[in-house]
Amino acid sequence: MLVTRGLVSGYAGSRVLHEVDVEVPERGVLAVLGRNGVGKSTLVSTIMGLVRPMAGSVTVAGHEVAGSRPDRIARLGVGLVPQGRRVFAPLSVAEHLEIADRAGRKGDWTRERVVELLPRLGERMRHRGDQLSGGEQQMLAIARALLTNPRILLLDEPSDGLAPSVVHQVADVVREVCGAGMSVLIVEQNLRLALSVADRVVVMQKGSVRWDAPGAEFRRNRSRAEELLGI
Ligand SMILES: Nc1ncnc2c1ncn2[C@@H]1O[C@H](COP(=O)(O)OP(=O)(O)OP(=O)(O)O)[C@@H](O)[C@H]1O
Repeated sequence: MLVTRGLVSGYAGSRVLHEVDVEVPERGVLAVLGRNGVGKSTLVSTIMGLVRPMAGSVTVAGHEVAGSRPDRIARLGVGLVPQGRRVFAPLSVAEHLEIADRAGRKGDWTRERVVELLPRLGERMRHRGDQLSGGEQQMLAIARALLTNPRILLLDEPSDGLAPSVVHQVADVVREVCGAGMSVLIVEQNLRLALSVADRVVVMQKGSVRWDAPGAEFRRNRSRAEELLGI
């Protein structure tokens, strides 16, 4: 569904990703793990077209998108839940959803369906972004991405700063959207969340893939996982 091959990327003068190969399974979850600064967010930003790759390929459902603009990549069905949520403080939940609904691809994910999946948002419709808890902001960021009707959802550290009960809800949402036919790439520091949802796991170190394994193999080799992640 989403494949990178030999992806090299970074910022003016510095290479961060070194020939990264990852594959998001169709209707499945790829978890990308790694310590701070290994290049996980750079991978997500490069896939989304926010950072221009220096070499290599990114294909979405067979279309080459490396070097394309983010709007083309979004139109092909890639949705992003960015690190830090990027909720707008003065806008209400309803306004966030309306804007995403107007801008995105049309499809099965309507405002009604999104609120059914994330009922807390229904109770908070008139609240402003800065009146929401971290968990509510995360749900709003997910809702906004779902309203663009992606085939592939990129989630960049969705559990960051959230209470364990909310992390649980994030895992439930990931499972539900996969069950509804979406493919998911999730970047995580939270090993438990990643392991609870992943069909496949990639561990990165210093901008390279150090281990790429099915979720079950990763779960069996917990000590290797912890060693690579420095836990
Ligand atoms: N906009 C930028 N300009 C220049 N360098 C950057 C930029 N964003 C990230 N970097 C650098 O790229 C490297 C990888 O950062 P990245 O954010 O991709 O890592 P990460 O694995 O997502 O880490 P974290 O878990 O802290 O978000 C780091 O050395 C970082 O300082």
